[in-house]
Amino acid sequence: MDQHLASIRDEVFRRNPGEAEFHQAVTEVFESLEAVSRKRPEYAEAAILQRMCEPERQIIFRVPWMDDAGRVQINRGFRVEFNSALGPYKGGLRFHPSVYLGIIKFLGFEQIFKNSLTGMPIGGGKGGSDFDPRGKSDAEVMRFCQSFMTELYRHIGEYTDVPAGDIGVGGREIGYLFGQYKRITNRYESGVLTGKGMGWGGSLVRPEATGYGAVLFTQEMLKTRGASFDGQRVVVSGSGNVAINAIHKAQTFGARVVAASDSTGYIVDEAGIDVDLLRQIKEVERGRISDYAERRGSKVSYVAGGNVWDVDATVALPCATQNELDDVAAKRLIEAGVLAVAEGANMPCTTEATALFQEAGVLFGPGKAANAGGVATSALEMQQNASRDSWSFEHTERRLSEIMVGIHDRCAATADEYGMPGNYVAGANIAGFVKVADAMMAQGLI
Ligand SMILES: NC(=O)C1=CN([C@@H]2O[C@H](COP(=O)(O)OP(=O)(O)OC[C@H]3O[C@@H](n4cnc5c(N)ncnc54)[C@H](O)[C@@H]3O)[C@@H](O)[C@H]2O)C=CC1
Ligand SMILES: O=C(O)CCC(=O)C(=O)O
Repeated sequence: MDQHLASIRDEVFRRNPGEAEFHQAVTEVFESLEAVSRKRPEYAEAAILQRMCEPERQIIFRVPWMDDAGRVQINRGFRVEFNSALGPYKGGLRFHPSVYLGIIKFLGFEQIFKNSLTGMPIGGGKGGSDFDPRGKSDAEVMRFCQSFMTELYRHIGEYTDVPAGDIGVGGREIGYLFGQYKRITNRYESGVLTGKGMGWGGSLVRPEATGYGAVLFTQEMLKTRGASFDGQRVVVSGSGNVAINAIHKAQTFGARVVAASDSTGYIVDEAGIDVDLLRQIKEVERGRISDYAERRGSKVSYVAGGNVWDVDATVALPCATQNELDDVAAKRLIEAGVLAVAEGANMPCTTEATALFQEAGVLFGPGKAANAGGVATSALEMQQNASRDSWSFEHTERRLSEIMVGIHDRCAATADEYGMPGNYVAGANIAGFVKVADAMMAQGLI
């Protein structure tokens, strides 16, 4: 990175101390932008990058709620409205004990470029809480969501800010949040949240979209080497929404998905993961991945506390959480002959791991591009809500597929244009950035 970019980055670090994940996300984008700075000096003149790194608005609030034993509990809620140059702020809510401002800011920052890449009219934002839904009853989750929305409602809206799910926030939570929004505002404003249930404004394919999209993106990368998913040995990390749907789609493309994980360990099923059983355990029973091994019997091994990246793969799909795949894991996967890695999760590969994959010539799809199918389908849900319409599964999936092919091609073409062929990281960062930068230039000093 040149001196000008490095000095802006250092200032971002200084202004946002202790936010390691945000620093990492900013650095990864800046590392792609040297060529853009040379080609478009007007961005520096207008301090576009400095403005992009400063959220338009950051909201932090108290979330008091009562547990089933009648004890008062307090959590912290966040919504970071990062950039609205392209449309209303759009991005998920994460409920996980690790959540703090630095995580929400890294996610919100990534979302600006990801949403830009989708080609849909959506800005970037993210939110969440340090609330841990694990082990809580439905009633506790409902009371938490109602309290969270009792503050959040005043900041969001169909034309303002449209939250959705992320880690720890799925259909159940979106239902409770939507119910409380409607109750407080007395408005049936379908477009205020996405990821809604099918009977009340949700879109078919939205639950599957992030995982399906990651596989569709990977398929496009594989095609550039004359390969496909057919016959690949795939390892997926996580076993939540993104992971399960990535497993399903990879299998329909002929891959054998042999491993998946959760925060307690991983399973290896050489016959190929039974995705219906995994879905039942994880989405219906809210159980552990070890339950899968117990039910499948001796053919399946479970490694408690292990690292799923110890399992050989020709295609690796990290779909759990940030910085879960480090340099040691990357070296191991490269030695084992991995052909492609695509980030279903947000920033799951450390900076060092990403560099190793790229140096080794592994096809590498960064999260901003590879997992953009979720938010893109959220934008399709907003379209359906706005037109009081409801599309078929086939139509919506075709739109998703077109969007993912479009993102792949835009990243590849941009990487070529800027002299970095095959570098999807640079292609995604530059293509995402330029569109937002041009909109900001056109909209004056905002
Ligand atoms: N849900 C969506 O539409 C989108 C999600 N993402 C990203 O995908 C990732 C997964 O999100 P979801 O599947 O929605 O969440 P989820 O809550 O459905 O599942 C998260 C999964 O990750 C696992 N996990 C969490 N921490 C872990 C750790 N330290 N080690 C191993 N496994 C761990 C959990 O056990 C769970 O299986 C996140 O990075 C999220 O930001 C990205 C784009 C859209
Ligand atoms: O669908 C959305 O708005 C949220 C998706 C999301 O949080 C993400 O892309 O990381």
